[in-house]
Amino acid sequence: MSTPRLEIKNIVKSFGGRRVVDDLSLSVMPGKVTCLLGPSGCGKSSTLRIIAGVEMQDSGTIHVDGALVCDTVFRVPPEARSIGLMFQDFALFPHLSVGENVAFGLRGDKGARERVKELLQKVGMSRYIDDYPHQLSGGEQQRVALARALAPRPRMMLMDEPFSGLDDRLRDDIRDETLEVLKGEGTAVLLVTHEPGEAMRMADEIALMRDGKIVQQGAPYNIYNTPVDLKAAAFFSDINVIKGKVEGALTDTPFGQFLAPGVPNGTEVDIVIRPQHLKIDFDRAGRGPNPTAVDGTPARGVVERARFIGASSLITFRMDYDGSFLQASVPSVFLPKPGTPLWIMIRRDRCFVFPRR
Ligand SMILES: Nc1ncnc2c1ncn2[C@@H]1O[C@H](COP(=O)(O)OP(=O)(O)OP(=O)(O)O)[C@@H](O)[C@H]1O
Repeated sequence: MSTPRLEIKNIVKSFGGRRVVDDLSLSVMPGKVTCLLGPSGCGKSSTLRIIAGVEMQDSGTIHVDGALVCDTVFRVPPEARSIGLMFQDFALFPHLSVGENVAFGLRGDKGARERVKELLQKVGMSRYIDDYPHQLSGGEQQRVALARALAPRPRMMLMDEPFSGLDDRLRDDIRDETLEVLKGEGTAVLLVTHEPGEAMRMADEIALMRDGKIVQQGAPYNIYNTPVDLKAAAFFSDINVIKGKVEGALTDTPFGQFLAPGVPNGTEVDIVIRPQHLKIDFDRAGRGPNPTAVDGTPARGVVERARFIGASSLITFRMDYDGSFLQASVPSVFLPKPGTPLWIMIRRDRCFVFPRR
């Protein structure tokens, strides 16, 4: 097992008696992009500021490449941590040209000129080398800021919502380009975002954060497909929740029985399924399809509304069994009329059963 590029252990930080970072441990491996993902106010930026050295933790340690960078006694100053920073309000120096901005952190090092050229080429900004920041668009400034941060070959990059100032289409392009440049440089990255889509797109590993703690960590595929609880599932998409109560490791619902292994009798559970995993079938003179082991028993619902939203259609059902609403999403165009009865099944391999909190 190689040494993590960054390893933070048991970091605690309180403001005014409130624990904003609560015993947080995390490591980032060389060449990997880890996303710290969580809702606004969960402590992501505070964690990043502590790693950068601009904020001091109350307790806990930070190591870079196995060497202690900071504990509560010893502290390497921010500028000596070999950490590149890219924050939301990245400001280029207005009085310096693009080339001079990128060269800024190199302080006239040997080979600085070549390094500036190499990086500007990587970010597609070579021909702007003599321009000034005010002559550039937001996306172009962002590219220069990336080149500037990478110029001194930092051991790792900390990025805090770096793309949030850009409009949607441009943002997707810049994210992809940035990722390519970072991967090309082999830099380890810790990126803070509150957008699941951004984390899924950028990350090798996602650390899902809530109330100052990491609640789940893993590859995007695993985080999405095996959420640790209902909130973790709901952070990535709309969800449907079907309520049940466990008896003998099983839960009876209008959709048939669900396994709830290891859950004590009498426990109330939430069965969670994403809209794209509901199965829809047609009404056959008041009857639905036959029950199966994989999909359980069908339950009837009536279309409340259906909307086409681009790559898919969203259908809301009012369920016969209790009048509650379920939402299904299907690829392409499927727009049944309001009032149409249809049958819904719940794929057992795609639902999650969580004890209710
Ligand atoms: N210097 C400070 N003094 C007092 N409270 C602070 C300070 N810095 C952060 N906080 C509080 O700590 C909490 C976490 O803030 P932080 O910026 O780390 O969260 P975040 O997850 O990055 O959220 P956002 O995405 O909105 O920036 C917030 O409630 C914030 O008000």
